[in-house]
Amino acid sequence: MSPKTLYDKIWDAHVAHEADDGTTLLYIDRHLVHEVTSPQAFEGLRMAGRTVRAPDKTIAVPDHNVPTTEGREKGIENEESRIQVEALDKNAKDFGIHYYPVSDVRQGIVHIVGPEQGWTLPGMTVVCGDSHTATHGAFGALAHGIGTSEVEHVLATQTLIQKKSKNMKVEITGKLAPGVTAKDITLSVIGATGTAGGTGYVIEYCGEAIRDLSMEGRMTVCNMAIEGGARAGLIAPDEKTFAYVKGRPHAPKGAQWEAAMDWWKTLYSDDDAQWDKVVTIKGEDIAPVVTWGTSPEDVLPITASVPAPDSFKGGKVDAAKRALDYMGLSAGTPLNEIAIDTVFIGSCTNGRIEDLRAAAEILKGKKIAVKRAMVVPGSGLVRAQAEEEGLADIFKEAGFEWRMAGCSMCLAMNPDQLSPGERCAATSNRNFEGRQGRGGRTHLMSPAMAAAAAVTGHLTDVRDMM
Ligand SMILES: CC(C)[C@H](C(=O)O)[C@@H](O)C(=O)O
Ligand code: SF4
Repeated sequence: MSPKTLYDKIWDAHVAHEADDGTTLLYIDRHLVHEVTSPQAFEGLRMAGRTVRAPDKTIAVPDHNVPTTEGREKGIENEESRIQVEALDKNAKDFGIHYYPVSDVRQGIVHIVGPEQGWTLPGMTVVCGDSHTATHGAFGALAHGIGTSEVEHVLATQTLIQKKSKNMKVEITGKLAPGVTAKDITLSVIGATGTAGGTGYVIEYCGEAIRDLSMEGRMTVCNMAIEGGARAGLIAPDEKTFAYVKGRPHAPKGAQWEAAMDWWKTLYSDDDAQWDKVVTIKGEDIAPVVTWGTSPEDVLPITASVPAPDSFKGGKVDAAKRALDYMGLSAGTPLNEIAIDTVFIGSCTNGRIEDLRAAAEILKGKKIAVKRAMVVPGSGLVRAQAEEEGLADIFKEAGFEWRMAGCSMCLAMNPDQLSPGERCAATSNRNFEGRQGRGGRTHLMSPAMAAAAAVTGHLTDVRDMM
């Protein structure tokens, strides 16, 4: 048998039909659903008089539009948001799918809830009408975003029409230096390859530095595969993966667990597998990084300065000029002198318990020096655990707002928004113009770096605080 990559193996195991031109009907194991990209899909089913083909494999949760303040189960003020969330409430009930409403402690960002509840398992195909579905690739699942018409197709048939991507390997060798995290890896990869570097590929992340990451760190890395242009990100499952999955509410049990493990243990790329593209980065060369511009590829070590647009080539010269203008920055300013107004810790990139621990570690016994700071746990269960561990108290004593779970200020579809010109240190994954509110300015970084900025009031090298 010819050698295969992990992606090849999962793909081959899910092909329901392949046409001569390579167009393939893939079987889908899990369909995650949120309120933004599903209303028309359910409406389509209704109009066609169809049902959801596999309701037991379909999981819905409202996350983008939900307020993160207490008392939110009483209803949403903003009409557009309210309509979307109420539509999901109704659709989940009418079509009999698994549902975690706002009042359920298990509610949270869909990409945090899936793994937490054991819906996401190695070797699966996982889709969601959301680009950051790539997150689930951390389990060795083929996971990617789909559009609303595809959401309807998967609801109706539990299959998806796809063409196979190419195989790309991103290897992070050796050890990470102290203060360097999964977020710094994933941002540095995009810094090196650009936002189009992964276009047409599924990326498998491998190497010692990836193996050394916790499951949470691996989710952070895969989360941003899409920001690097890739269709999906993958990490081969190992003992850490199996330990994380075991005992979760929807993970297999008993004989089913044993059978699953027999398949899961085959989920790695064969030694002589063929790669269409390979990128290798030394773990020890990665520094704590921040973004300076309006694209996730605009990333530099915190020890650097704002770059001069002329230092780029081609179209990037004008893009950098525009970015600096929007960000209100001048070339040559040391990054660690940039003053911050607001700190946002949360999102499907960095809203898990380990992220909150890392931030709290820096904040312990300190006060914030920014105008406002908020922590938005990725799920109600992350929130509860953080309270139990005393992290919530550390945040509150430091001056952070302690919020309920949701996407929140990651994309500002709810009331958590930046005002024009407001500058934010954020642990999320996108720094596009207006992403966190019209005119808002976003600097992406790790939770520890965001906490450091909260304490000093400017972008800060977390290594100076360790
Ligand atoms: C709203 C949704 C479709 C969108 C996505 O696909 O990623 C959002 O989650 C985001 O992060 O921009
Ligand atoms: S947290 Fe942000 S990136 Fe993740 S799904 Fe929500 S809006 Fe998208």
